[in-house]
Amino acid sequence: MSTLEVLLIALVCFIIVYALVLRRSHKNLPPGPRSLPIVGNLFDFPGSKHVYKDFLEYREKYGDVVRLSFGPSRDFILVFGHKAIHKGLIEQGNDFKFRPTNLYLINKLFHGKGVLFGNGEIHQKLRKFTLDTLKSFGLGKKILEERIQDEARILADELKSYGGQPRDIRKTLKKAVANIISGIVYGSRFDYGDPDFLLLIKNIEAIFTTIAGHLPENFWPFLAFLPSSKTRLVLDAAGDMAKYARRRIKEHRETFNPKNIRDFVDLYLKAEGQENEEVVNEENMFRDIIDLSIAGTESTATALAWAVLYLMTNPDVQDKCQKEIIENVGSGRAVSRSDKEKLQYLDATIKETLRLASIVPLAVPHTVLKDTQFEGYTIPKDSTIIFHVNSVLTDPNIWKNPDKFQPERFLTEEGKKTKKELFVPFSLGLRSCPGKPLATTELFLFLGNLLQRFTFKIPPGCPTPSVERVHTGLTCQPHPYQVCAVPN
Ligand code: HEM
Repeated sequence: MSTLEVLLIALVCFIIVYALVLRRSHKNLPPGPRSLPIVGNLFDFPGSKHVYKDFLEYREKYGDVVRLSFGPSRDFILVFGHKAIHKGLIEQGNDFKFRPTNLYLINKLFHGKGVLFGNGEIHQKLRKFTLDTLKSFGLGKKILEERIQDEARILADELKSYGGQPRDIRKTLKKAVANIISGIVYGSRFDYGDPDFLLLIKNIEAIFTTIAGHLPENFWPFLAFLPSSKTRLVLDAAGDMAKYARRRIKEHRETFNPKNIRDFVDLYLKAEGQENEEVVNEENMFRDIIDLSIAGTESTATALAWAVLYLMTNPDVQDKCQKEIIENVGSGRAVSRSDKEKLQYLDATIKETLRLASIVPLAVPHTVLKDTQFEGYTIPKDSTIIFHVNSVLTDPNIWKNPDKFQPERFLTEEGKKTKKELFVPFSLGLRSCPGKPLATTELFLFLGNLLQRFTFKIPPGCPTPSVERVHTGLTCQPHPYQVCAVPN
């Protein structure tokens, strides 16, 4: 026998033994496509721009709970539909409330800490501390409303300077949203041309539109070193963001005055030494700032970009929103939060945008810390679990004509709000989005104030822009589009 033959036989034996010895002993795993020894379902993972859609095909074949694997011991579970998602995140919320710490790329970025990827008691306390701090410096306060109204004015002036000419305004919208988070966290806004600001936005975009639980690099670290991997780009972006955050924290320490609390960082500094040291410390403050900047900018800015696209492609909806604003607010003062009860159609338009665009189509990965019984199956300990939020938002059994943009679906004949429990763009349960009140307030005030001053139109002579969703990283983005913001 030649050496090559011996090697080949040894390799085949190794694969068989490896597959048999290390094969999961679990019975009753959720169904899914057949997996190969060692590589698991690596080649079944969609590499397309519609990963969330490709996952839906597995639902059709295998049901509401599907298992794929990335080799032995790396189970990847998809959960679809309102019933199963509600069961996992609410009824069994305590089992599924954890984030995985065994995903290579995500771990390199978040280190299993902070509000986004932390776990356990410290995470619970940190999340509560973050929510309380956000409340004291923003949510529900006049100061936040005024900040958003001011930013909406600056944004409107910027749009006006485009003279109604066709422009891709998505970056401009992002700057306005990024300034709100910056105001809450650091107490100051940036000029739209500030190089530090442009770099910050570029870095946030690089991270948010790349990372995802389903990236093969998370399971096969060697893939991160291939030239085609975006790992280097993301890690460099995170490094830049870290440097910037550390600099701002240092500046705050040097100018800190406990009698003049300016922002989120100051509140943290004030709590140091007074609150539980495990929760309030420099490292957690740093991670919190990074998490809020990443999670709070790209998602809301993307929602705003979708809203403009849907309004320009549905002029009748835009017209109804504007009539409602003129009748109830007029043009002499800014739209404020207290107008929300009267501006029901605008509110429904925002909800419909969040539903149809499905900004974050797959929740941030969850995990279970022990083998867990769920919907008749065993979910193995340490699985990566993806709750497919989009499967609820576009379910034809819940929403008639789910692919149509119809704000009316959120209004009954009496104009009352409906379908509350089935509307899940911010996910559900103990890890649901803590930024929901901030995001919805921003969307309402930015859109209300922009529609008061502008009509968004398709540039003359141009075809109707595509409303196809491009799934990149954590978000569904629209294709780049040009719009004319024509002053009213
Ligand atoms: C339209 C805007 C937004 C959408 C659609 C959105 C959606 C989501 C979704 C689907 C999750 C995953 C929940 C899960 O894993 O079950 C999430 C988590 C999170 N979001 Fe948002 N979000 C938005 C805005 C914001 C804002 C403005 C902030 C910050 C101020 C924020 C901060 C976070 C954080 C910190 C988490 C992780 C929470 C945890 O793990 O405990 N988000 N978001």
